[in-house]
Amino acid sequence: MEALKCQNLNKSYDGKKTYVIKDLNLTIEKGEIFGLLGPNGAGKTTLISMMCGLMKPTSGKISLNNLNFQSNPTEIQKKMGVVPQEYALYPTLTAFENLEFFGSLYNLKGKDLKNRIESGLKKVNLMDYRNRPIKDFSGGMKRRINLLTGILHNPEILFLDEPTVGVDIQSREVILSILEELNTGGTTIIYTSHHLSEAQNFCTQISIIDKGRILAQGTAEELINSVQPATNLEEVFLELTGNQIRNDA
Ligand SMILES: Nc1ncnc2c1ncn2[C@@H]1O[C@H](COP(=O)(O)OP(=O)(O)OP(=O)(O)O)[C@@H](O)[C@H]1O
Repeated sequence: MEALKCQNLNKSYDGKKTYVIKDLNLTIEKGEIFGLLGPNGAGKTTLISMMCGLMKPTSGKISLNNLNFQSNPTEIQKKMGVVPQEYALYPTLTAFENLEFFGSLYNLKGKDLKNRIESGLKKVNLMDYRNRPIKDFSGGMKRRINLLTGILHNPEILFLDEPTVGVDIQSREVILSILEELNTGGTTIIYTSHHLSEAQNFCTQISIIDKGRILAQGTAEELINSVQPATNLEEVFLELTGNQIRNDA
C-alpha cells in the first residue's frame, strides 16, 4: 500500500524561469524508512517541504494515503508529523512548555498529553531538563526536543529534514532508535540526510536526487550492486553525483 505519491512534480522559485524540482515522480510504500539523499542544493528540502504541505508545488500532484492537501488538509494534518531542519522551538519556554504547545496543535491535552510528553522526555534522556528554557539547551538537546514536537501524536507518516545534522553520536543514536521504534509501530518515515553510512544502515529505501531529479532509487544493497565496483553508498553517491563541490544551496 502506498503512503505517498508525487506525480509530475515541479518547483520554481523564480516565476518559472528555472526549476529546482523537475517533473519528479515518486511513490513511497507504507512502512518504509525512506531516505532522500543528494548533494547541497539538490532539492531535498524543497521536495520534503512540498511532500508535507509546507510549500506548494509549482505544478504536479502529491497525495498521502490517497488524500491531497487541497481537498483533505485537516485529515492529512492529523495523520502526519513534521520535524523541520530549523528548530521550531520557543527559546524562552521550557522544554515541557514547548511540547505542551506542539501537542495542543494536535488536539492532545490533559493527562494524555502530560504522559506522552514525559514518556518522550524519558526516551530522549531529557526528563531532568523539562523545566529549563530551551535557550539553555545544547544543539543536540534541541534536536531531541525538536524531534519530540513532531511525534507526540504518533503520526502515521513522519517527515524529517536532516534530523541528525550537527549532533553528537550519542544524540544521533537516540534519535535513530526512536525513529526505528516508531517505524516498528507502523509509522512511515521520510527523511533527508547527508550521512550516507547512516542512511545505508537505517533506510529501507533510498532515493538519490540531484538538480531536482531522481538519479537512482532502491535499497542500499540494490544501489550498491547497481554501481560497479562500489562497496558502499558513499561510492554510489559520488559515482552518480560527481566530485564537483556545490555552491548553489
Ligand atoms: N526560498 C528559496 N528561494 C529561492 N531559491 C531557493 C529557495 N530555497 C531553495 N532554493 C534553491 O533551490 C535549490 C534546491 O535547494 P534545497 O534547499 O531544496 O536543496 P537541498 O538538497 O535541501 O540542499 P542542502 O543539502 O544544502 O540543504 C537550490 O539551488 C537553492 O538555492
